[in-house]
Amino acid sequence: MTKQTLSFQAEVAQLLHLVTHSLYSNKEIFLRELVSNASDACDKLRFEAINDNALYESDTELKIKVTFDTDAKTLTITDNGIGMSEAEAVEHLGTIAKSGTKDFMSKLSGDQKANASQQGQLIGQFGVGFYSGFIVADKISVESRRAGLTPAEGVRWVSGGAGNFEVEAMERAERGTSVTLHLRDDALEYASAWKLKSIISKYSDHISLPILMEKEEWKDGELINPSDESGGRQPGGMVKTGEWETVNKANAIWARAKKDITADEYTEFYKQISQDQDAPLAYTHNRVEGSTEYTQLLYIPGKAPFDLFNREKSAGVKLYVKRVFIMDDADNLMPTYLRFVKGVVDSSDLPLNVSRELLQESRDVKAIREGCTKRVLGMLEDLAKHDKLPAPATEEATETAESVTDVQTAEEKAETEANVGKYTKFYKEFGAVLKEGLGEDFGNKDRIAKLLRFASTTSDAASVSFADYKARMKEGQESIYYITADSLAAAKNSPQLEVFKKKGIEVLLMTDRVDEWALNYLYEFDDTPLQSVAKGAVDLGKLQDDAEKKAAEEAAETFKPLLAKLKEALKDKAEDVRVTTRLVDSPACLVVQDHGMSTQLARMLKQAGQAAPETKPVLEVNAEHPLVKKLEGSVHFNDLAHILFDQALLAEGGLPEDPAAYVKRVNALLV
Ligand SMILES: Nc1ncnc2c1ncn2[C@@H]1O[C@H](COP(=O)(O)OP(=O)(O)OP(=O)(O)O)[C@@H](O)[C@H]1O
Repeated sequence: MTKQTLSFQAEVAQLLHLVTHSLYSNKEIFLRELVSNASDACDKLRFEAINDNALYESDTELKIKVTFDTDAKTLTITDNGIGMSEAEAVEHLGTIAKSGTKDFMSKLSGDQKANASQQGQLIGQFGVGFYSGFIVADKISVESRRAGLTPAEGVRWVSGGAGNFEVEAMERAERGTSVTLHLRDDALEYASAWKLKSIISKYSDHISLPILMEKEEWKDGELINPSDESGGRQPGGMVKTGEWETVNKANAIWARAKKDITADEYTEFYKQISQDQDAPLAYTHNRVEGSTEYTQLLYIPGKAPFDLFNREKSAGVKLYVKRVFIMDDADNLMPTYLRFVKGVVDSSDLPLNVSRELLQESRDVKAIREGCTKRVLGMLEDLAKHDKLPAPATEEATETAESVTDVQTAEEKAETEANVGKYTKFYKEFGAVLKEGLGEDFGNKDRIAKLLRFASTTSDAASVSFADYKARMKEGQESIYYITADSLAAAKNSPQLEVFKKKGIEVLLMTDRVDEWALNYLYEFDDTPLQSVAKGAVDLGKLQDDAEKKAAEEAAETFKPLLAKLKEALKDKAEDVRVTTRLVDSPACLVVQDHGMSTQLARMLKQAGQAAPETKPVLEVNAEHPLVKKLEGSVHFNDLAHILFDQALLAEGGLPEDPAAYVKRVNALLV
């Protein structure tokens, strides 16, 4: 086969441009990426060999070798893993196939042109894998042969990292891949055993395969005058001995005892599997014994990935069976609403040849998922509990005999302090996704509900829990009131809140897109019903005094003829028209029937091109408002009625069905 020169896919070229233009302040991560690819390649071989042992040829000891040549200015990472055929080399090293990666690329170059540091962060989240080699190399050559192919079917791939790469067939006796980096002049420091060892132990200790380097030992320089021992020598140096040594711990971190693992090691492992540059917010590491046995090491990241809201995206949990890597992003090990969790599950019970289909049906997997879900929720409860420092004991309390506070050691105190604010941070990043759990995980609905936080009429920050709300409920208040809206401003200024404000009743303000849907699954919290202030007739129950109730009934009675006329005029727009007690300053508002879909959700669905049921809202009018009073006997009754309706729609963020007609009507009244 002759040599072919091919162009990189446009996205790769773009990515390479970013990589080579100094996005990385942390150059050394290239080694982590290449070692990780080598380790993945060995995992893949081990996995494929479960069904075809011949793939091992006669070489069953999987390993990674790191070598360098100071004279040639090269660094080579070699593995005896699955290797690549020529077609695979062209495809895997010349294009970006993963859809997540494409999203990422469009984000980098999309409308919101990220600045350099944001780009750095994005790249950090995503990891540039193989291409990170170009951070330190101005040329990379890859030689590979796929397991199972003949030595004549090897491939050589070479690129200078600009627009093109070359591929040609080559003879390669050994299976697997060698990646040779031709180091840039400013990266020659990586051709040093000491430097490489220190990077490997920092990033790759947990790689369960041995990483081998050639041993070096000190050798004195030659005698300047061979007949005179005391006559001085040439300078000495380290020389390679030809023996190999393992330079990483080669021990899966999750299989080690917790007490032997430092916080730094946990963090490093997280960075490795998540491609996040920052430390995780929290982690949990447990060995679960019982009818299903497994080890879990699960992390909650500190920042949401750019594609958090892609529900199709699999969770970031890797599945191992007895330390053998089975698959990345295994579905079914985590519910979708916890898709942000990263980590590893290592099962002792699943068969090694488990397939994605089998995972769906396995009872062990179901037990693992339930166990992992409980652990993560437990971790979140713990973060929530320690989000704020415990309030100092009040004077009153200190006087009573019961006011005993735990005595904390300095370490415990430091830990408590370190946890402050973590839940708030978590919630800001992942709260909206957690809410999906209300609809998805019926068994844990109550635990999830306790973890939710909202803004309210007393707090703009999403910091109010249902429990906080309940503790502040007014005497006689029977429901937890909430409103859903497109934005905090729209929620806060909604006319539907007027009577609640007047009476000093707190209302939760829900502005996440998912709220309306999620709350369909939560009718009550701790036996107190949840009530949307924009649904059904407002019933303040005991919060309304007798005089108010009487006035409302009387108004409804006197207004009957007017309501009938309004109903007739608006029969195409409104399901019903009634007098309300929920308004104070506004003339009218729209509500939906008790179990109807809110107008806001219907609007959202339509915008997203989805079918929304065509339900008409109920128009509620404020009998005390001058505009409503003016209706009676007005010659413009019909126009006023439509204006009243359209304004109510505008007030909640909607648009009149026929905006031009609305403008025309208003103008007619203005002149
Ligand atoms: N040492 C190797 N042996 C076999 N195949 C490899 C090796 N290195 C890279 N590849 C192939 O090239 C592909 C691209 O590698 P790259 O590191 O860019 O992405 P990735 O490893 O798939 O994803 P990421 O690094 O983002 O997790 C890999 O998916 C793999 O198929």
